[in-house]
Formats: sequence, C-alpha cells, structure tokens
Amino acid sequence: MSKPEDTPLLGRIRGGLIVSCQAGPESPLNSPDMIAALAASAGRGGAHGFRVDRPENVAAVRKQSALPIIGINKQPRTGFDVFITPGFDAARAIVDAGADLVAIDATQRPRPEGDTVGDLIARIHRECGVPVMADIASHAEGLAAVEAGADLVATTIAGYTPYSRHEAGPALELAAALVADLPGIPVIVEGRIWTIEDIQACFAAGVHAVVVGSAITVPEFITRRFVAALPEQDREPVADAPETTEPAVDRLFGRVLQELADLRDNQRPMIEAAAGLVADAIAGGHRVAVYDTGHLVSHEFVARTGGLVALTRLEIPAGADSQTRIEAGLDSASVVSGGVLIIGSVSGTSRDTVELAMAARHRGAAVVAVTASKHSSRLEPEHPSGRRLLDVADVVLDNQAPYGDAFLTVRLLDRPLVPLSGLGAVTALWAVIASAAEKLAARGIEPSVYRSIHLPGGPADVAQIEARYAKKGH
Ligand SMILES: CC(=O)N[C@H](C=O)[C@@H](O)[C@H](O)[C@H](O)COP(=O)(O)O
Repeated sequence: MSKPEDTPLLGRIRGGLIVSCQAGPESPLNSPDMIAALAASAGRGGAHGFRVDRPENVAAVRKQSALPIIGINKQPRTGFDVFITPGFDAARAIVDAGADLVAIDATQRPRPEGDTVGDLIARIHRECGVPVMADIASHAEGLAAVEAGADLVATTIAGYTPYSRHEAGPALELAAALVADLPGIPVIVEGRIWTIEDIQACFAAGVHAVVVGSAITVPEFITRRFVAALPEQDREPVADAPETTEPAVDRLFGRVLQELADLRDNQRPMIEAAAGLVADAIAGGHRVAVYDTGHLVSHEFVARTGGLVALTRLEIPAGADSQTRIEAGLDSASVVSGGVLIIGSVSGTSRDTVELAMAARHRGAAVVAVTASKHSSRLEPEHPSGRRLLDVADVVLDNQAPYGDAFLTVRLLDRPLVPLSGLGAVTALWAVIASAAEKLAARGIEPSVYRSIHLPGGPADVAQIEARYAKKGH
C-alpha cells in the first residue's frame, strides 16, 4: 500500500476534524440510531469524518453519510490490555460494514491472537484493501508501527498505559516528535482534546488531522465539566437534587449502582494501567505498598480475605522532620525501584502526601493515586510547588466523588449525605487487584491470595500462604 499523505482518502481528512461518535455500554446513546444521529449532527457542523466503534454502528453511519469513516472494533479480552480492533476478524467486520479505514491498537503489548502488529496490518491491506491507522502510546511504538506498514499514526493510547505520560490534555509532545521523525506519514492527535487552543496547538505541531470524541459526543462528560464550574461549590450537582419522594434506601442503591457503572466506564483505562503496574511489580518480586491519609484504603486492602499477600501497609512514623519520616515510611514498606505505591487521599492536597509520592518516584517506584479529582482540583494545595497528589502520580484513579464528596440527596434534608469517595476508591482498587491477578495468571504466575482465617483450618492456611509468598516472592 502506498503511503503518500495525499491519497484521496487521506487528502479528504487533511487539516480536518474527525468526530469520534462512540457511546459506552451504559450510555443512553448506545444504539446504532443514536450513533448515526451523533454523526449526522457532527456532519452538519462541518466534521471531515467520523471514528466509529463496532460494525452495527459503522453500518448505521455509512447509511446516512459519505464522509470518511475510521472504523474500530473494541473487543476486550480477558488477560489482555489490547482491545481496539485486536485481530483480523474484528477488522474485517468493520470494513464489511462500510469503514474506509481501520484503526488498530498498534502498541507493543501482548496481543490476544498472538500475531504481530505487522502481521495484522499486512493482512488488512491484503484482504480488505483499506489503509490502517496505528493507535499508539509512545514514540517508539509510532516508529515501529510505520515500519510495520501502518499508513497513519494516532496518539490515541498515549496516557492510557502504565508506560506513557498521563496528561490532562492531548499528547502534543508525542505528536510533534512523530511529525518530525515520520516525514510523509500523517500523524493524528486523538484523545483529551477539549479546547480550541488544543486544536490550534495540534495543527501548529504539524499534524494531519485531529480526532475529538468526548468533548463533542459525550453529553455526560460535557455536562459534568460545566457542573464542576458552578460557583456554589458546596451545593450538590443540580442533576442529583430533584424533589425526591423516594425512600433513602432506594435512592442510595439507585445512585450507587449508577455511580459504579460510571466509574467502570470512565476509569477503565486507568484501572487497567494501574493493574499493569501492580502485576509488573509483583512479577518482579516486589511488594505493593498501600498508604492512605484516612483509613479506608489501607485497611481494606492489606491482609484481607481474597486479597493479595503482596500488599503491605505503609505508615509514616510520627516525629522527626517530614523528609526523614517519609523515607522511614518508604523503607518500612520496602518501596524500591520497580515497586508500586498506592496512595489513597480524597483531597490529595496535603504536603506529606505529595512529598511521599515524589519520594517514591524518586526511588524508581510507580505511584498510583486514588483521589477525588474534581474535589481535589478545587482545594488549595499545601505543597509549595502548588502540586496535588493527582499531579505527581503515574496513574490517577478518580473515585468520582463530587466537590464536597457527599453525593446523596435525601427527602426532607438540605445537606447531601454519604461520601462517594470511599465506595469509588474501594471498588476501583479491587478492580485493579482483580485485573492485576488476572494479568499475572495470564503470564503463568499464580499470586498468593488470602483465604478467610475463619474457615476450617484458616490459621494454618494463612501461615502457609504467607510462607509460600516468602518463598516465591509473588
Ligand atoms: C483510549 C481509548 O480507548 N480511546 C477510545 C478510542 O477510540 C475512545 O474512548 C476515545 O473517546 C477516543 O479516542 C477520543 O478521545 P476523547 O474522547 O478523549 O476525545
């Protein structure tokens, strides 16, 4: 397949805006008709093309638009992080549905079908006759994908793997480096574009086109962004404050289920990234340290039935100066290069917490933060650098709590009740642990897991699993 920037198809998207029209499994917009309506609206606004997931949605968009469609087929598979068009059948299905171009995960991570990026690209070229866009997370992956035959590269996965930088905005530096090192290959910026300035910066970096999704087609995210900017900050979000007649218990369960579904949809890439770090640390024989400014996370995860023996609690001793106390805490939990430190802090603003994260990273350990991002962003940071925990961690898991944390309106009461931070943090972190264990098992490493000490033979079982951990290191 030829690779000039101006094949007719690539010429049509040059300098253009591609609108990603996707809806998560729980979204009210998750149906082909709705996706087609989103695309039609974007087309009326001047979009130059669409990015669409799954054959039924591609077919629905194709029916009503002749604009270029970048098709993807997300297929999560147990034990693998690669899920954007992970294999040939997934690609073929979207081309058959009408996609003009296929985007695939072209990272260097293990692939569910055991093929290489090069094998997949060659087969798509040969059997489907369409160009392939390589979704990558790093500069090296971009170069390798082009070497392997990709026609375009996109920054789609940057910020969603443990080894790529987690930025709030688009991956501009990566895009600029790819533009410089891949002459003649169209570079696309995709992911976290939210402002006009973002778009201008992308084109100033020399990219071929941009893909924007959430900021145009995900009303929940757009609404949340505006709600987060409302001035009366201790008021519960309007969407959650109707005059309710529902009994508190029904309302609580309804809201919790909804919040957890949102957590799953919004935090999934970060959960998988954190799980990758935890799995790598355990495979390398390291302990996973857990620290919490309050109480919940460290007590929930360390020495728990169904939890991993590898997790250990980090405590910062009292007395001495801050640096000495932090180093002593890191030593006591064996935080070293290659290890992971999980830090739970709802506010994420205390000086010690930020210093602890920075000191752990200085030792070469990765830091996973579990924090209330919206709440934290509005609080004054104590650290002189002006940074919060979420600014200094490798992976940030947002427990999704609103500003003020309490999230439940109850009839007859003005003040919201029940902090969401704990429910969100605990669920997200158990998802990290479960996924890390699965990743280890997929590599042939069976992690040591506690059984309840109250079961018959419990104390002996606990002693035995701890001895197993001490011997094997995982
Ligand atoms: C990482 C991953 O799975 N990205 C997905 C790829 O198709 C989509 O969930 C994103 O919405 C899309 O890339 C557009 O990005 P943003 O919605 O940030 O504008």
